[in-house]
Amino acid sequence: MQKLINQQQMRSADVFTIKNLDISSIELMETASMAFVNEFVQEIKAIETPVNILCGKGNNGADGLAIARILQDKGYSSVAVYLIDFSEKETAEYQTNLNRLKDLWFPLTTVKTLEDLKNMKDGVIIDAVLGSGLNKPLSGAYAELATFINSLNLQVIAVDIPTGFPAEGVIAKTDHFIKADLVICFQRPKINFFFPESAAALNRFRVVSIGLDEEFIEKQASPYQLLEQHDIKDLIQPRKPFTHKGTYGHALIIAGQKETMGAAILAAKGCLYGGAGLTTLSIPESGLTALNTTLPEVMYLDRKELTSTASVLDKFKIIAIGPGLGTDAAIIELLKSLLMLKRPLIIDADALHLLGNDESLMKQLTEGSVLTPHMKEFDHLFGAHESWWARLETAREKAVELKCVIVLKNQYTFIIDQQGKVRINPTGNPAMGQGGMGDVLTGLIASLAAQGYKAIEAAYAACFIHGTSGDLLAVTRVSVKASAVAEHLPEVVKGLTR
Ligand SMILES: NC(=O)C1=CN([C@@H]2O[C@H](COP(=O)(O)OP(=O)(O)OC[C@H]3O[C@@H](n4cnc5c(N)ncnc54)[C@H](O)[C@@H]3O)[C@@H](O)[C@H]2O)[C@@H](O)CC1
Ligand SMILES: Nc1ncnc2c1ncn2[C@@H]1O[C@H](COP(=O)(O)OP(=O)(O)O)[C@@H](O)[C@H]1O
Repeated sequence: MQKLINQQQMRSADVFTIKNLDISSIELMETASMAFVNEFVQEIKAIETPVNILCGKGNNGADGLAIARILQDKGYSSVAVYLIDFSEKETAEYQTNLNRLKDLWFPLTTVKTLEDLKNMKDGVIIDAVLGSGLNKPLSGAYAELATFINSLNLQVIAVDIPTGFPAEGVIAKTDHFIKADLVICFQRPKINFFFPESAAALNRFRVVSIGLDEEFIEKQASPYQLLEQHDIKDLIQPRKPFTHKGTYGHALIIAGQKETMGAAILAAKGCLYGGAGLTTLSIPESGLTALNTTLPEVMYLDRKELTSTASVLDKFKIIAIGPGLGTDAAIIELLKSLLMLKRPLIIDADALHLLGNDESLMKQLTEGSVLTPHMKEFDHLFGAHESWWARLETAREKAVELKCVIVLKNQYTFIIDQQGKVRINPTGNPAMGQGGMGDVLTGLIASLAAQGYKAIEAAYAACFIHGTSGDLLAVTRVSVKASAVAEHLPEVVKGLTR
């Protein structure tokens, strides 16, 4: 896992690295600019492409000046630099890099008004106007510059962060940004890149190492960690000789009603293909033929059995409830009786809806339960939120208060543990935006929990594996269906097993 740190911590990492490696700030900047260019040349391969570099007077602009020099050195034949001269203050690094360019007789245009940009050639724009030093939203000339650049519809590649975009904290709907197609970002992604609001400021980002001290970064106090493939490889245990279905646990999934029997079957499919030793599905009897036809390996448990005697449920290592379940009175009673068992549950979809309707039910959750809301379900549970930043803050508080794992689903799913620590899942893609996808995820979490993984491990590993399955399928498809994601799970898990 990679620790994600805020910009203040990033500046401390800067200072620490400079001292520790006994280098100067300008040398670190040269490394950063070189790292940017190495990535840039992968993106813009034609060296005759006109490259317009917009530089502010802080260190982001100083990077832009170094990048201009390095690009010219690499043979880019049409590099032009625009010095955005909207404020007095400039950094020493900016001055140094500007002098280095002047020594090369580089073509420089000072921009006092937008008029000064009229000779800019069509091509690519490198945005080095303002970086992570942003301390307030863009206004005045900067906001006008952003509107103007966005209106050109040219490809924009931002240095470290799009101008105007806050690295952390609430992204206001009124904020102005220079919209980047690509951000080439230094050392760590900004926390705000993982929120849906970031789509207004960037399409994609890539992270390049600039040689900051990794040990120092990893020691910083931060609740945010980005999951990496090796975390899952370290976690997933290979199957050992002489193990059998009993070794891999028995999961019960309570799901489905007449109109949404498919949700139940998809959840069972996620569980089965996720490798649980045994999967039992409790659905209305009307779904039995469909179940036996589609998933003959999965067993059936009559709904009435669930509330007959508590011991009926003893054999199940984990119980998941919710996909396509419905919310009628009988279901409310069923949920109440399960909560009274005082055992951890995996709670999704309609079962989440019922918890949101009745706070007293939420209070009965047992420690170690897993809640898997998407945004709407989350806001129904915990109240409406104006921003994803605020939503994630609430999720952290609630996970601690309820002693539960919260899986807040989106393109980047946030998995929050009982201490309020956030793991961010980088896998998955928009091709997965189809009904039933969350049902498969719930089944997979249940599957991993049945196999003996802790609630938090089951939750984050399931998100990573589920997204990876979708990613592999999306290589050749514009959309992927939930059942395909489920069917692909054994292959993905095999690939993630050492
Ligand atoms: N460790 C790192 O991340 C490194 C970062 N470097 C670069 O340094 C950048 C940060 O440099 P700085 O701290 O100089 O910050 P900026 O280059 O973002 O500029 C900050 C200046 O802009 C002003 N400002 C802030 N918000 C404004 C607004 N809304 N309107 C008008 N003016 C505003 C500030 O008062 C300050 O004078 C990074 O983004 C990156 O490009 C690299 O050069 C070296 C290593
Ligand atoms: N753009 C996307 N990128 C990554 N994952 C996605 C994307 N769209 C959907 N998903 C994943 O698909 C699942 C959707 O869950 P959910 O909204 O509960 O679906 P449903 O209720 O239809 O089963 C989540 O795990 C989510 O992370």
